Amino acid sequence: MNQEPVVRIMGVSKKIGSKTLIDNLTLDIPAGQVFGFLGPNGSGKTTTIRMMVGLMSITKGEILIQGSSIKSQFEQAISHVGAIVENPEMYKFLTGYQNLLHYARMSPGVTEERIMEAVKRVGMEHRIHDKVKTYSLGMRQRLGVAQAILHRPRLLILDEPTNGLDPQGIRELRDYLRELSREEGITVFVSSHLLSEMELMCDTVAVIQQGRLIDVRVLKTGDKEGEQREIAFEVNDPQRAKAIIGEGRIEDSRLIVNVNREKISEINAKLVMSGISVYAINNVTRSLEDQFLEITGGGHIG
Ligand SMILES: Nc1ncnc2c1ncn2[C@@H]1O[C@H](COP(=O)(O)OP(=O)(O)OP(=O)(O)O)[C@@H](O)[C@H]1O
Repeated sequence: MNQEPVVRIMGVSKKIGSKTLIDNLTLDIPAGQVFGFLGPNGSGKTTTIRMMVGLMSITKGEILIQGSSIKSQFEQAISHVGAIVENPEMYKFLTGYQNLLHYARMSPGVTEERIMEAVKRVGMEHRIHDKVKTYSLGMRQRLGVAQAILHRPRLLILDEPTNGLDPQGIRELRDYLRELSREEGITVFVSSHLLSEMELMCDTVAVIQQGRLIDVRVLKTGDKEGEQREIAFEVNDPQRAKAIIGEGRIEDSRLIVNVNREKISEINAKLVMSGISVYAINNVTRSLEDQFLEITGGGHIG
């Protein structure tokens, strides 16, 4: 799929007084993904999102949504967006359904069928006719998401959606967001300071720190078994080990090879059978967590 990115953030900066909150941020968000925006508290995630939805002006640069400028073609650009940036306003003494009906009246073209479809997407069919005051935080959030997708946006933006949810709630959120992205082709943009959640939930993660983009990483999902990674074999004779295996490079008297899981045990067996002593086998490819900790100086990530 070689589609245009749903969002293009191009050289965006935000200054308030002498303070630079966002510094020359450039980021494309591809269509159909669950895209994570990861950064420690105060790194500028909410500021970026507020600019994306027109709640805050852009000091410099441009943001395009489905090709329309949020600055000069606001109506057009925002028509593609569903967002929960602050807690969505809900009428607690009305049912979930009545709340959705109320919002539907404000968005032209949203039918009762569409309301029920949105309700199904977030798995709320069984509770939608109960009053909102009886809902858990997770259910209120589902209702918020149902409301945000009523008008079939191309992009759903959620600011820190895992906040306040218990592990079960987080798992459910992840499942219905992934389904939403798959079934409705919505691109989901979620911010979080929780790396572990991002790793489980997202196809791609962009890391921001102190208003600057520091990394964009495509996370491998699914076939972990076949995934290639760099493995270091600590052995007594790395030169000979390399000759036996017929590949790899030597670094700090270790043999480094790029292999999948299966191959690791094969190599180990081959070395041992050839009389090489294997002292240790380690991962060289660092996890996103290691990299994130290094980048953020081991700071708080959750
Ligand atoms: N209106 C404002 N005026 C001045 N500084 C601001 C303003 N809004 C935010 N900031 C500062 O900008 C920085 C980025 O804030 P932002 O809320 O975007 O971070 P965040 O990554 O969303 O963090 P959190 O996870 O804590 O919400 C912070 O240092 C914050 O104090």
